[in-house]
Amino acid sequence: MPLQFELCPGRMIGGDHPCFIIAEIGQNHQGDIEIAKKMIKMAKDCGADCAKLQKSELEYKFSKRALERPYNSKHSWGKTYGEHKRHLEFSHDQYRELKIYATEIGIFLTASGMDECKFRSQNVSNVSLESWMAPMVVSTGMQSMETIRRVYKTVKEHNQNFTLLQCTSAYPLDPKDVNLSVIAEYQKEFPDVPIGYSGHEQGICITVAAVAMGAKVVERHVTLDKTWKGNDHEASLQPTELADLVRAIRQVEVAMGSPVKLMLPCEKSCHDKLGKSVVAKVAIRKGVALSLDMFAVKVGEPKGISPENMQQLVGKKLKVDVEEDDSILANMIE
Ligand SMILES: CC(=O)N[C@H](C=O)[C@@H](O)[C@H](O)[C@H](O)COP(=O)(O)O
Ligand SMILES: C=C(OP(=O)(O)O)C(=O)O
Repeated sequence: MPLQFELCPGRMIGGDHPCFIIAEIGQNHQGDIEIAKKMIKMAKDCGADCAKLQKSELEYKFSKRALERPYNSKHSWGKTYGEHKRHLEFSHDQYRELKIYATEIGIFLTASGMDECKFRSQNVSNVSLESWMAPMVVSTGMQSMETIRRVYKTVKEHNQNFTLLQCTSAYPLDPKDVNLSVIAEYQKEFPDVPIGYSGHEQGICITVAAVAMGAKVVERHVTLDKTWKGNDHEASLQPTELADLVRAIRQVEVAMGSPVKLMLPCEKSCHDKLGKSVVAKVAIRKGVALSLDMFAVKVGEPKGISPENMQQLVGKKLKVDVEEDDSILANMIE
């Protein structure tokens, strides 16, 4: 029942392993392999774990009529959706070239689709595709909880090694539709599966928050220029943002720390300077039985008895006279 597994060779995800950060190039390469290479390099330079593309065999993914429908968007690369998608689709040879390039520079490269290890939101409900699955990432945009329960159950029967990503498929995504709370629901419902987040919002803070909630994989679209033509650029991170995201995630991971609450060694100097202790509220003569109304809690010099132990002083007597505001020290008690 792994809550962790090896997603890519030598890279475990889940458990206490660092969040796996996917820089989704998607189709932001504009159909240009040189731009795709620049983006893979950018993902590497910014510290992402993996660069990602989208691979479709268009005739399998779309019906003829869907490919023929007009695509009159400002983001269109052709008159029909088919022309548009063909412009953005790399050939198998180009994929090989990109894979070699990514290996040379030392970053994992993957692609979502029918034939790779990320199952995009669109395909999630088509559970008949699951039987061959290698370790994989399942994104859950455009789906209901009922569908995700079914997907979880079906995939689990064949494959223990998958992660579910909360995702809302809108570009750019309005924060009110992000629903990070679904991450917590997935963690409750699917406790034996690492949960992650695939975000289409602008900026980095929501994705960082997802990591604080325990996301073990995050995916964000990246771009070299947010103003370029294409549906996803506006919802993508430019290089400085991706680098900031990676840095922020790594910092948050360190900061999640330990659930054990205690005063840490690093707090000692602050405690020495500002920690409060018991002082005399009034002058107290030696031999007088102590009562709570004789005490105040202040930053005293020297530091005296801890306020937590004040109650135990009641009824005891001092061996010495103290003046108002003097610290009450353990060695003064009879
Ligand atoms: C659901 C899904 O596949 N979403 C992908 C991943 O997030 C997107 O990158 C789409 O491919 C993109 O938004 C489509 O844009 P157009 O329709 O202009 O090619
Ligand atoms: C559509 C994709 O991702 P998501 O469903 O996570 O947005 C994809 O990876 O191709």
